[in-house]
Amino acid sequence: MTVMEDAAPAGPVATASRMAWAKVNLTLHCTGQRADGYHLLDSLVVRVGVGDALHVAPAEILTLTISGPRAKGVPTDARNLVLRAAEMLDAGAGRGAALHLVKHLPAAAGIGGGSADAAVALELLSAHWGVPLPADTARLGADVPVCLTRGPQRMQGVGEILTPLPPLPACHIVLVNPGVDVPTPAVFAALTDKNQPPMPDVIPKFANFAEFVDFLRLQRNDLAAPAIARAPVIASCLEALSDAALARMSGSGATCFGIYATAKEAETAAHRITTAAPNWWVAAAPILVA
Ligand SMILES: C[C@@](CO)(OP(=O)(O)O)[C@H](O)COP(=O)(O)OP(=O)(O)OC[C@H]1O[C@@H](n2ccc(N)nc2=O)[C@H](O)[C@@H]1O
Ligand SMILES: Nc1ncnc2c1ncn2[C@@H]1O[C@H](COP(=O)(O)OP(=O)(O)O)[C@@H](O)[C@H]1O
Repeated sequence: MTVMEDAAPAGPVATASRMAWAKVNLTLHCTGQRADGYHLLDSLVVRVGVGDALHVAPAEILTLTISGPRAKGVPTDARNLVLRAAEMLDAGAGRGAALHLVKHLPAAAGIGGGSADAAVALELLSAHWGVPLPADTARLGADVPVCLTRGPQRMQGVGEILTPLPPLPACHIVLVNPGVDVPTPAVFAALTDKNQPPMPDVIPKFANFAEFVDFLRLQRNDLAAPAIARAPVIASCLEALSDAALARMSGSGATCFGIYATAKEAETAAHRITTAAPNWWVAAAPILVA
């Protein structure tokens, strides 16, 4: 299922709308830890064609409403990353806007839903209010800088060092989330070896799907083992994706992904998994390869 642009809600007419595409860590190597506890990462990050939608309309005061199939449990108050992004951009000036978020992505799932929402809030409100984007968007969350980009990126540091990668071969992904909560800080804390090898210095340009998958097979997600220890159902998600060219966990979990060469293979796998596990969240989408 590729989520198409959602219609704006009843109420003020939206003047701008944007999709907040999910992010997927195709690799996630933990290469060290800073004195403040944050972990140094080396990750190949892509965006995929399934996401939330954010609408903005003119208003005197700043408000946020939320709807959509995954709205339940997402905070509507100042904890919401959309409002935190708006407040960061507004910097106390008291500007208004009516924001409406349509949630399709599961929260706290390792696919950066909140971070992607924050990034599109920054982009939409920067245009709406005519103010520049702030420099230090990582203050909103380590994944926010990468969510301000679109094509494949190598993400290093704690998330703030981004190197755009050449276009990837066309490929499709199936995301599977079993509905368990695996908080990011707890998964990092349970990682015993925090000094693991990075990806190769140079990430090659891949001539075709097979070359790309061969490269990914040699990489890792270092958070998978601690996440599976906390939530063994993650291993069942990976098992469900065993017909993929490659199946791994994204971020700190619990969402797992499988990579497929064609949209048809991905749709077929997504249908099979949904039938077998109707309570899991499952989505098939293209990887945004450029
Ligand atoms: C692990 C990653 C990989 O892309 O993805 P998710 O699993 O969250 O999707 C990210 O680094 C998460 O980014 P994000 O969720 O924005 O992180 P933040 O809000 O800044 O931090 C949440 C918590 O994660 C831990 N954290 C996060 C980033 C990092 N480089 N080192 C860390 O140790 C810290 O315990 C921090 O308190
Ligand atoms: N707009 C939002 N959408 C989802 N979660 C949000 C949002 N704003 C704040 N949160 C909170 O942020 C946390 C991380 O959410 P999210 O970015 O979706 O996950 P992850 O960091 O695993 O990729 C959740 O615990 C959630 O309560």
